[in-house]
Amino acid sequence: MHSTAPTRLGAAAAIKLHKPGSIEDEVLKDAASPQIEFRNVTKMYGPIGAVTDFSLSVKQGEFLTILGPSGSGKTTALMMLAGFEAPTSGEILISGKSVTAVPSYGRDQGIVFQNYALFPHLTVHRNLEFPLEMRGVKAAARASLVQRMLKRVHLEDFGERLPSQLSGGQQQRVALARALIADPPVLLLDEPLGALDRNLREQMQGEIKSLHREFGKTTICVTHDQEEALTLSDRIIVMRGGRIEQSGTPEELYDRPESRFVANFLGEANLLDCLELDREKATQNTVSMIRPERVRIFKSKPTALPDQTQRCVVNGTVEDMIYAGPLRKYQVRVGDHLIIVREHVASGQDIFRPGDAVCLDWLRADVRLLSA
Ligand SMILES: Nc1ncnc2c1ncn2[C@@H]1O[C@H](COP(=O)(O)OP(=O)(O)OP(=O)(O)O)[C@@H](O)[C@H]1O
Repeated sequence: MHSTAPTRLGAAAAIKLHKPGSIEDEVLKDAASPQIEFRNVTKMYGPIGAVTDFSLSVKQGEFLTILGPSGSGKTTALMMLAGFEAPTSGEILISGKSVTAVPSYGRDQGIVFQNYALFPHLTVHRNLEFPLEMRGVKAAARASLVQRMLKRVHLEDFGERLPSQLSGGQQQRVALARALIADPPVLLLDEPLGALDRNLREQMQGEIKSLHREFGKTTICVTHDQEEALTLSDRIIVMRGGRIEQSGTPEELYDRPESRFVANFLGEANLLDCLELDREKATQNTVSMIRPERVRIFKSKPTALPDQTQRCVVNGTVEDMIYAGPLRKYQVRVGDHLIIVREHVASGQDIFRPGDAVCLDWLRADVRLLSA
């Protein structure tokens, strides 16, 4: 989801003819260097390493999500970037300059928290004016910017309400508007949709995506919600025990997880003790994984498939079947394994019930070998 919106560097980046060593060269060099950098950052709370030797570069305009289970260090990493926590060691740079010793208010970032953090005693209009006032924007300009921003988040008729007179989704739209209104180069989102119900979360994901496309802000989002991470991000880092377990695009992490931990954390995974099922691939330190949607289910062994030799075929017994809207999900017992199969519901398909004998098959190429 790289932004195509004009950025601060957009005009300069478009210049084609320029002298080497000119100002344009410097600007182009800046555009290529990371906007945010963590260099070997560690945060200790007493003996606890909340974040350990954390290094990360984020490009201008990138939407990066930090994903991980509770206690993995996501919030600590974000709080250090926001300037609310100081690293025990290492360095944090924004636009090439160290901000490790710069307090939060000096970092020019828009921040959105899960619990909105709007000023409860100020109207929506005043909430949006606040960051502009802090930056010395004149009253007339403030009023027009607030109006424009309220319109952008579809709340133009809500300016005089207090936050408590808005729904959760509306409050979060105000929080996003407030974070963006002063045009900070960096946007930090801490579980921004965590307090919303499922439908509203999906709607707001769309809203965040479109704001990111439009404003092109370098965005760091913290979440433990894998769906949110997959939907919103250009890149995801998965954290485990204060360290980065794997980093990549949503597709890379989903299709090519490197460890059991990442495979389990992003989507559903069948982890097979492949010594039985795929002998030639597995070793003692690996486990093989196949995603449920890559497994097919049949009444009996399919015959004469053109790619038969590239397939792994096993017999099993259905233990459970769940309808999940457009999907049907089976749990199939194969020896010691319970294999999950997910298929899109289509007309004319066989439907299997608990106790039915079935045959499963998958392409060997779809099996991933993971570190155990
Ligand atoms: N102020 C603190 N004092 C002591 N330990 C802390 C403090 N803040 C965080 N920790 C510890 O640091 C580790 C990482 O916490 P952190 O809040 O960054 O994790 P998280 O991944 O954001 O978790 P969650 O999703 O639950 O918010 C945890 O073990 C936590 O208990």
